[in-house]
Amino acid sequence: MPQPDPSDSPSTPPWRLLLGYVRPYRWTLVLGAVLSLLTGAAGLALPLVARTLIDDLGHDRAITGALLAMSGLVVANAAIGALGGYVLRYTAESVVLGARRGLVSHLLRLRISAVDRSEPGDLMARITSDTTLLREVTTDSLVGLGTGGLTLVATLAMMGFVDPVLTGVTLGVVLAAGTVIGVIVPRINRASRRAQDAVGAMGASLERTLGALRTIKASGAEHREERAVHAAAEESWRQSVRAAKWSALAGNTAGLSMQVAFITVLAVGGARVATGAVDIGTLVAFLLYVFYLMAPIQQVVGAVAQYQTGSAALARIEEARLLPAEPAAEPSPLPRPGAEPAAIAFEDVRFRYDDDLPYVHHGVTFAVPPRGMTAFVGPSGAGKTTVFSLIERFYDPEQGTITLDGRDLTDWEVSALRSAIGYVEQDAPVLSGSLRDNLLLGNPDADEGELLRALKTTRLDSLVGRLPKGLDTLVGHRGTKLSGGERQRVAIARALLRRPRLLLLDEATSQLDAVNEAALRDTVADVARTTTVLVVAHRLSTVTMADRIVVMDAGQVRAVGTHRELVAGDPLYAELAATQFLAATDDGLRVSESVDS
Ligand SMILES: Nc1ncnc2c1ncn2[C@@H]1O[C@H](COP(=O)(O)OP(=O)(O)OP(=O)(O)O)[C@@H](O)[C@H]1O
Repeated sequence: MPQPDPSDSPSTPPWRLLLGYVRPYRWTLVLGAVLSLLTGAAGLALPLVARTLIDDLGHDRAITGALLAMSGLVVANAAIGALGGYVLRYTAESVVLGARRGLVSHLLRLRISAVDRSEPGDLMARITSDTTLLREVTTDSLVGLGTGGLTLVATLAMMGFVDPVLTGVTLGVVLAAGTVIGVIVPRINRASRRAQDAVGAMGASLERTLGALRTIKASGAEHREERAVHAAAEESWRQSVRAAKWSALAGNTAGLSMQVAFITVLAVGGARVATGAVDIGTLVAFLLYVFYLMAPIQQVVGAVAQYQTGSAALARIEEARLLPAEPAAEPSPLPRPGAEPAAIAFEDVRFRYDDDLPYVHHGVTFAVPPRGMTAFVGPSGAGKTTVFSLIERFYDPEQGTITLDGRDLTDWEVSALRSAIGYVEQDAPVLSGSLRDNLLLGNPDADEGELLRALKTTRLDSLVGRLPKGLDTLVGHRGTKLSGGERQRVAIARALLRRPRLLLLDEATSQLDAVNEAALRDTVADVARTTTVLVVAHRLSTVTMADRIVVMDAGQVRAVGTHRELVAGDPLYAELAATQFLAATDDGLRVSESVDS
């Protein structure tokens, strides 16, 4: 389905954005508009037939023909009106769908730096609530303005043809009302924008609250969170009511102007009938036209008011569409089974998350050969997880180079780079859905054999055996039906199913029980035999079995070596070992707690 042109600048006027969304459906829109116009034309013919009928009555002629014509026009009007309404609604829904698809595709490709600066709840409101407003803006605004405007001009032309003097009187009243409405319209826009922003803020508050409901309950913070969400909902209500007030005022000004026009035409027209300038049939026909003028005028005013709401939503949708995103690319094939493990190297990498934030990496340099396990340790905030974020190209360094297999990461196509890597985040996210969905997330084509092997490697096979529906058991929102250790192993199994040439494992800081820890250690050791494994290590069992340990401190690599070398040769590592995760014993070393933080 065609999408609007994303090269539009933020200053693109809302009407151009709207036309961009409507362009793919222009022909159905034109069809709907033509059908609406035909309805209007059938209505417009009625006064003329009425005049003939009155003339026929006055001259004692049969009125059967005129009556039949009137009935035919009324039926045709209703049928065409219904069809036109359906076509327009169909078009409007298609515009909403097109906008949603375009926005979702864009948001799923957002650069992580853009995600860091956004509120997911607000982005969600832009996809759901703001796009819904495009429906009304397409039918009511675009078509209303087009058909209402044309019907208005045609009605005025017919009125001019019937009596130019009375037409001048009517126009005077309409223009006076138009001036008042022109003052009201910008206020509708401002209130609508604020109402939609408040809906976004409500989404953001809700997302924050529901995403951490356990913590909020445990902190007894329900009331405070409730107040925050209520405040956003009330702000949206206040602004929507304000927009409704101005819209009602605009609509009623238009309605009032028509009644004023009706009375004025009755008075002036009556005088003209009395002087013999026009006959009574002409005055009746003219009054019917004034009556018919009401609908298109209301339609045009409604369209303008609706456009103000729609343009506020369009501006919010456009803001989201202009957030920086990665280029859309076809997914790259995963490494074939037994593919060579990758080598990774950092050379003098400097990086900060934003221009106004301090540097996180101040010239990080290290090299990891293919195969084996490399552990990253260091105090909390040293920049260990950031190493992984840079390898995944969630961010790019400001200076220095990162190479995979000797090739600069910027020379890799992002999807090809990521398909070579398996990444297990520290909090090991598990998505709602079944266990199977979660495992196959990174490789939907994995066959049953691969799946069983990954389950065995991560010691998940016994869990699957215990679950009521095995792999098809639903794991709950964010995997709440699994334990922390199980979630972690699911995340590792998911990463392994991608057959990565490089596995990035950000170890959970939480303590695992001895059985789980041993299971994970064996798993990682197995994997490191055939794959390059980098681990942000928080456990003794991990660092002691690592082939090399990279010690990071304050955004720099201060030492590289094995556990024993570093305990002897690096004071910071020795201190970390002694105080944070290791304690010396007579026969070597034993676990006291997790590595850091
Ligand atoms: N998305 C982000 N935006 C801004 N700053 C960030 C972001 N992520 C991390 N930081 C900051 O960068 C610094 C390094 O973070 P990083 O997560 O790499 O540390 P770490 O060594 O992995 O710490 P830990 O062991 O506690 O996980 C921290 O000071 C952190 O506050």
